[in-house]
Amino acid sequence: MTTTNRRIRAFKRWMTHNSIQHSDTINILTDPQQDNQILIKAMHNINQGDIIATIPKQSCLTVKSSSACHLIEGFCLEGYIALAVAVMYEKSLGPLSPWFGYFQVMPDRNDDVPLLWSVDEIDELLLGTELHKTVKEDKALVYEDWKTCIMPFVESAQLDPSDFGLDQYFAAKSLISSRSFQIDDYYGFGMVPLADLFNHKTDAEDVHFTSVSSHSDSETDSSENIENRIDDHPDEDSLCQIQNDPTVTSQEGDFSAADDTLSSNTEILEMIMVRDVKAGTEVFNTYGSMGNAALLHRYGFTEPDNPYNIVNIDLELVLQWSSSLYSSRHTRSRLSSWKSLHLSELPDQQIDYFEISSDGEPEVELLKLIFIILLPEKAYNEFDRSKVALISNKKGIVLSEITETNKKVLLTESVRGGLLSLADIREKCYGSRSMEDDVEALKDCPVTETKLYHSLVLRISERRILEKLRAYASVGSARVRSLGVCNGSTLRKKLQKR
Ligand SMILES: C[S@@+](CC[C@H](N)C(=O)[O-])C[C@H]1O[C@@H](n2cnc3c(N)ncnc32)[C@H](O)[C@@H]1O
Repeated sequence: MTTTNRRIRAFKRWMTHNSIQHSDTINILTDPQQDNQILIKAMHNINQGDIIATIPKQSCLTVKSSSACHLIEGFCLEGYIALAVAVMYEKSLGPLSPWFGYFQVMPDRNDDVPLLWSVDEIDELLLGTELHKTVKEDKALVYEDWKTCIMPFVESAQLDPSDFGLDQYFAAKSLISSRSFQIDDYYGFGMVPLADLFNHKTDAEDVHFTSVSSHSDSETDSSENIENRIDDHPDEDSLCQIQNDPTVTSQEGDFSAADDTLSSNTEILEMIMVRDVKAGTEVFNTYGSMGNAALLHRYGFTEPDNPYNIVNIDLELVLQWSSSLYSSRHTRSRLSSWKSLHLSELPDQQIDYFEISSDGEPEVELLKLIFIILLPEKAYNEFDRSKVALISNKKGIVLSEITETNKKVLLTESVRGGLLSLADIREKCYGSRSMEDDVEALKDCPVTETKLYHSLVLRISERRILEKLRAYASVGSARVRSLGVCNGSTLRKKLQKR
């Protein structure tokens, strides 16, 4: 028996001891193709609506359930930092920790998460990508947290500093980023045994993770969606649903010994099938609708053909491009006109970058900024006074009336040229290796070379978007010419009709 299989058996014994149950329609297996990563497979056909697992909340490793809770809360640690301390603390207890059996299947760290890559690896593999600067900033912030929060905590609590070193902190952060869930208001974020063994598939999950709670103040049943991660993106899709519905606990699942435990304890998490799955296939969860940069950032992997990919063009880069064509006075005044236009429309939104969607469409604000930068002096002065800009042949448009739906009217010859230049400048951020070099390198790269493999997928997916941006800019030309714009008011009506 391999070490991993032995560890899985130990984990299964630990689950039984902690009343974590799963139906015999699923099993925990390893994937020899993927460096013995763990996955969940259907052993029999499973039907939509089947409850395949139940997990008592107190079996989850959270700040509240950890034996270091009083120390952590007494020192007012919160969020990521608090959970990282709980994880490091329990790990330091070895076999004395109630989660020792769980640690048998939880890796010590997730080396695929870029936070754990060396600076040289980040510079080499992520150059030019959306993650390059972000991950370097993350590393500095995590170090700062360790120095200003963890070290004083360890000293004050008189814990062994060797259990809470910088390396252990980075390791805990990588696990929290790639495996933690939002449980509920009481338990907060935490590590959820068994639920964290399901791999991700974008927009094609088989299972939903549901929390059945008795902490509700309300007499009536209610349900709401909550997050699976503890990061600062609360508006993203959730993995986890809360159902304050005690009747769910009495539903008949496939658990032979489950009934007593389930009826006496409403503090449980459930995994419910949301589609039928055939015997022999992997059962997937979803970690949310994320592009490859976000997936690699938090979880350390990417997906081919991910529909949520994006690439950004920084405002700074647009200003560099403008300064290469015009005086810095020109750039400053055009920027300020664009900002006042933008702020009058969206006063609370500061824009530092512009998103290019997976199909190569730039957001309207980028088109407006390029348009304003490129306005000839006379037209610009007119625009500055009247807020009506002339596109061609003295036909006017009101920039504040241009939205995502009618933005193509801004694709004049010069704006298209601007977009092409920006695509070229953004492309240069990837360094001397061409897109073809990246594609060839990916062909030769085994999936098990995870850092290289996923960074190549990310680079290629971003560069494909830049290719599409170029196509968007070029296709726009015929469209704009054929608009044959008339006078300003007629044009505005046309725009409103779309
Ligand atoms: C919550 S764990 C899932 C269980 C994990 N396979 C294990 O061995 O413990 C999340 C990690 O699994 C891996 N993973 C999940 N979905 C994946 C996918 N679609 N492709 C590649 N790796 C994936 C990544 O390493 C990710 O950080």
